[in-house]
Amino acid sequence: MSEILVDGVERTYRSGGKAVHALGPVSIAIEAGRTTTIVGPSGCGKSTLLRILGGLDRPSEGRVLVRGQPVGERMDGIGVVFQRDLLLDWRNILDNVLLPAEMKGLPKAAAVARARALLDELGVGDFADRQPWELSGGMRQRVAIARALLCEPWLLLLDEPFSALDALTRDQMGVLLQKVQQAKNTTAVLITHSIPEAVFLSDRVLVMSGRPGIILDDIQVDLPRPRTLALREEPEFAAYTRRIRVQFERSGVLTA
Ligand SMILES: Nc1ncnc2c1ncn2[C@@H]1O[C@H](COP(=O)(O)OP(=O)(O)OP(=O)(O)O)[C@@H](O)[C@H]1O
Repeated sequence: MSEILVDGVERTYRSGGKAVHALGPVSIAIEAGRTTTIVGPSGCGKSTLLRILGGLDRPSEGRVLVRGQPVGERMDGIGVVFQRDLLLDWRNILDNVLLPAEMKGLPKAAAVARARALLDELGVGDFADRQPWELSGGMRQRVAIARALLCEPWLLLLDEPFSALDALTRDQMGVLLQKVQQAKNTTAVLITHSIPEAVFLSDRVLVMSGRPGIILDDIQVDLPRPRTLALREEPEFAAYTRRIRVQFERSGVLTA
């Protein structure tokens, strides 16, 4: 059984008497324990699709089954990381990470121990007692990832989590994300605009068309793990990035 089954999903927004066909139809089966990445031009419906997968929005047509059940509005076991870290300025770093455990009413001592371990693993353990504004953008995003991982989600939804970061931090975050995702075999669905980032992090890349986004190409990335940054200079890595670029050129998203 697929972890997530997307069957004929479409989304049309209606605002001010106008209909905007944002997405689809899209049909995909997402497998457990793998990282599936969606790349596509701005406005093609990537975030819409991710929100529908997480039960945060409903399709206008089609259906989504999560572990065999229709997707619900309040699903358990999902961690979400957005482009903006959404840390709460009035809580220190540790308390920001603890938020999901508090909302679920989980025992505090165990949650604190896990939060501290995650912050250590992500290299920001020394900042647990600081306030968010005392951290750099990359450090804040690590905290947001720790918060998303606190309750050991089986599914991680990542909507352009690194796009606000500088190139070096972004590379480093990719390596970190791979490490934490592989350690727990978490299923991850990632959105990115970066073709190399998509190939580096993914087991599978879905290439989307312009709006309304449909899937133009479905690429299995058979590169060995764990992946190191040096892999990006190898010919087999370039073959994957080329395939995605060519898809975008063919569909007019990129011009050669
Ligand atoms: N709540 C909404 N109401 C009306 N239109 C919306 C709404 N949310 C998104 N849209 C429209 O749907 C389309 C797809 O939006 P979406 O945010 O899913 O795209 P995206 O691929 O994630 O874009 P980007 O890469 O720029 O973040 C866009 O044209 C957007 O304007």
